[in-house]
Amino acid sequence: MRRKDSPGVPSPGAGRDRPAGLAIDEVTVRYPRAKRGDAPVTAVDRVSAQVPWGTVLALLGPSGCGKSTLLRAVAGLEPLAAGHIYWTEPAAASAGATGTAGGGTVELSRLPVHKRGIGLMFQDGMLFPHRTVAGNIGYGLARSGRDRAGIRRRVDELLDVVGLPGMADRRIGSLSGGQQQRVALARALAPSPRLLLLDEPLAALDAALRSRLLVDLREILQRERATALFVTHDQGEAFAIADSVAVMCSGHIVQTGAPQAIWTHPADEWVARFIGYTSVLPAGHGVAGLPDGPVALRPAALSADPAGTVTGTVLSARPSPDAVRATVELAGSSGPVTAQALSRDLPPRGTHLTLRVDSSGVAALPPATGEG
Ligand SMILES: Nc1ncnc2c1ncn2[C@@H]1O[C@H](COP(=O)(O)OP(=O)(O)OP(=O)(O)O)[C@@H](O)[C@H]1O
Repeated sequence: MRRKDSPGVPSPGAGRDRPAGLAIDEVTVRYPRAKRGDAPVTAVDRVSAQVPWGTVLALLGPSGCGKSTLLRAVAGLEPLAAGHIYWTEPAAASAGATGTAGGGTVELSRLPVHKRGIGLMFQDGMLFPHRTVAGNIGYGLARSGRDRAGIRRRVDELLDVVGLPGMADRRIGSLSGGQQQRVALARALAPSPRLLLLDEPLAALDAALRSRLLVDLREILQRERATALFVTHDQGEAFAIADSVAVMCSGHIVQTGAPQAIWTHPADEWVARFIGYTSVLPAGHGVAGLPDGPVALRPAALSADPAGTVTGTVLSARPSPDAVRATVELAGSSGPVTAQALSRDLPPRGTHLTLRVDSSGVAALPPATGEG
């Protein structure tokens, strides 16, 4: 059974002093039944989370877990069945310093979409194809009270920020996918929103471009001191971009923490496997060199090495981009594990391997894991 609460995430009560930033408080979102006889879908179930001012929280989870629904609810695009969403301004005096002290609080969930002060960026950019780059970025500024020259100055400033200087007059159709996403980011940042909501903004790009843009995006968000909610199903993206990560499963947040803390201490076997651990051994596994209780292992936790202390028998082997990966039955352990061979040759089934333990690929799991 998955837990229904959000460990480590305090639930702010109404009227309390809150730290500056976003507070999602016990939010539930339901979709009506698609046809008679169907049950309504509870896409987000009593979720609480906080995004401190000036930080990025990644909502990480598999397809259908409810992360886009939660983001849309914060934007005001889905009504709440229960719960509240608050925004607390940093206190003016300390805003330039740390941004952690709370100023005035507004209940975002009582405001219409256009009054929430939110910038949105989606996977496909949703740019206006018939407008220029400047026309797209300046679109949301028309109501800001700036004159034409002021709008153009802000557009040029943002083009510098997103690494597209001098491209104001280009047509959208003449830009690459990565450039279009930079324009979409500039458009979302243009009105200086209090909160940025990014829904898989890099998902449509190829892997090489995605990793380049990811680094740029992280730098831009830090430089702009943006407070942002970043939705992704990709653990590499979440860990690279976010100050903290909330792992979602079936409408619930099942673990929240700094990327490193989630990486080294996944809350349970499901989280461990979702973030890239490939094997789990239960308590009593008896493998020398590993902690006694249940453990999660990355392939790099066990590498073929004649000087190693663990032995096993190869069941199958496959090449991977980093190394040959072998499924190995370890002597005395219950269940096969994925290990990595350091040579490029595929070891045949039945090969006896000696393996070395690399503790940086090992995470101890809570005691109940793997029992029953
Ligand atoms: N408009 C809708 N009507 C009914 N059910 C919906 C609607 N939108 C989403 N759902 C359901 O709500 C659940 C959560 O969907 P959501 O899109 O939030 O998930 P997600 O984690 O963002 O997935 P993905 O990564 O695939 O976008 C799913 O079961 C989905 O089928």
